Amino acid sequence: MEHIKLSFEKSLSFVSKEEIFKFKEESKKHVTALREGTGKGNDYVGWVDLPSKITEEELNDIEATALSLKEKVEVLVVIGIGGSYLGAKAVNDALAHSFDQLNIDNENPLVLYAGQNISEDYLFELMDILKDLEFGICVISKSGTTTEPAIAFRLLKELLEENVGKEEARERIIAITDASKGALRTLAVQEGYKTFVIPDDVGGRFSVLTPVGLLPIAVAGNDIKQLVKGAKSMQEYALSTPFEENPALLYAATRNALYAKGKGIEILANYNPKLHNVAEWWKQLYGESEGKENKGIFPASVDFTSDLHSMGQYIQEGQRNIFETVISIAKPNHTVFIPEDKDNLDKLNFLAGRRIDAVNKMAELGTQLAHVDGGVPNLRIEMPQLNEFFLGELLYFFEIACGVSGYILDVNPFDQPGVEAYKSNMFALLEKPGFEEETKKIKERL
Ligand SMILES: O=P(O)(O)OC[C@H]1O[C@H](O)[C@H](O)[C@@H](O)[C@@H]1O
Repeated sequence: MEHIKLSFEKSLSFVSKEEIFKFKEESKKHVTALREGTGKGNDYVGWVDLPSKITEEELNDIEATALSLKEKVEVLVVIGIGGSYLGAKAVNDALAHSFDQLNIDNENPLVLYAGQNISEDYLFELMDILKDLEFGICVISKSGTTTEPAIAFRLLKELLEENVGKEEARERIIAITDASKGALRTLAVQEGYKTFVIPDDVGGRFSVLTPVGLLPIAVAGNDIKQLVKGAKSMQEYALSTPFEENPALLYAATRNALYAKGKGIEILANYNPKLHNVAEWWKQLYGESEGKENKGIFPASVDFTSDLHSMGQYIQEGQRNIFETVISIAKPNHTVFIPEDKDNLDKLNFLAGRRIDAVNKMAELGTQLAHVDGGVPNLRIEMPQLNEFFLGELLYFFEIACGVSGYILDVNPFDQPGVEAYKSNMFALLEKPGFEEETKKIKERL
């Protein structure tokens, strides 16, 4: 069975193999704690065996709902923020045609996103285009109380009801939320929406393989069974392979060994812009899981070669507190050859007849060597191909490595207490009822 692969050799001039392998026993212990639910944040480790727990019936139900939406709508707006949209966007963008916004493949609804910001212009322009389209809404919130999606849902629900009437709107709205708690659950019951449950023991940023990710991914026309199959394959592999060959454990160990050497920033780099939002998903996963108690690696990301012409300078010669993890796709899904040019003014005829990917791969290798020479340790994750199966592997790989890495750091990787600070300030400033004391205090600071 082919899997995604990790190589850390280009970090070995910065950390020794012994420094990485010293995490061997500890990581095995952490995997056991994750599997048995005996570590920090153990109420939220339901994602560990999720791929093998999802049943065929659950997947069929999601696919059937996706199909019925597809028959009715040209656009599905996914309303959610953080873990309630990043996974779906990561997978959908990785698998979509690069110019999907032109709706080239109109067999499937175009999936758009809202509730991930509070921009008035964004919402205005979204409603402006939706008013003339057949659209549906998939509203996602684990807590059911998050402000950004709640505001977007108010607006789009009203627009949809105006467009097609309350009865039809009911058929086009799907709610994905907690089994019993939260305002969204209450509303869904009241209005009679079709709902899916986010399991109690799966936190938002680990929820891509629940209906949170799977429904929007299926609506976009992607094969969720293959995605889950890939995740399951990595679940089996990562939970049973010895440390020495285990990509997830070696990734967790290497990044912690580098962190101990003062490398406090990890840049996730790709050479295919389709992976841009995989990096956004990864940033939430690692940033919220590890950035606490004044600890944690700061997750950053770049799209190469584009960003070699902007951030490349810093990575090559800026502060030496960074390391880089490159995601490389072995085999592109399409073939394009570089043409011969009779004038050869750009002097590129030496490349004529070669594939674009051959150039991209040499850009990757050349960059990696240059960055290592410049003092930036490199890790490399190789995906055999960009498809549902290997994306499923990649998602699970990052999740399990994140759990282990968070435990190595000795934090609770499954909470996010720091996220509340901005929310309570915002409510105090907006004079939300119940926040009178906070409002008074914050106004004194202005
Ligand atoms: O799904 P929700 O409860 O609406 O939460 C959406 C997101 O916002 C929160 O503030 C957290 O920081 C995220 O971890 C979460 O994914």
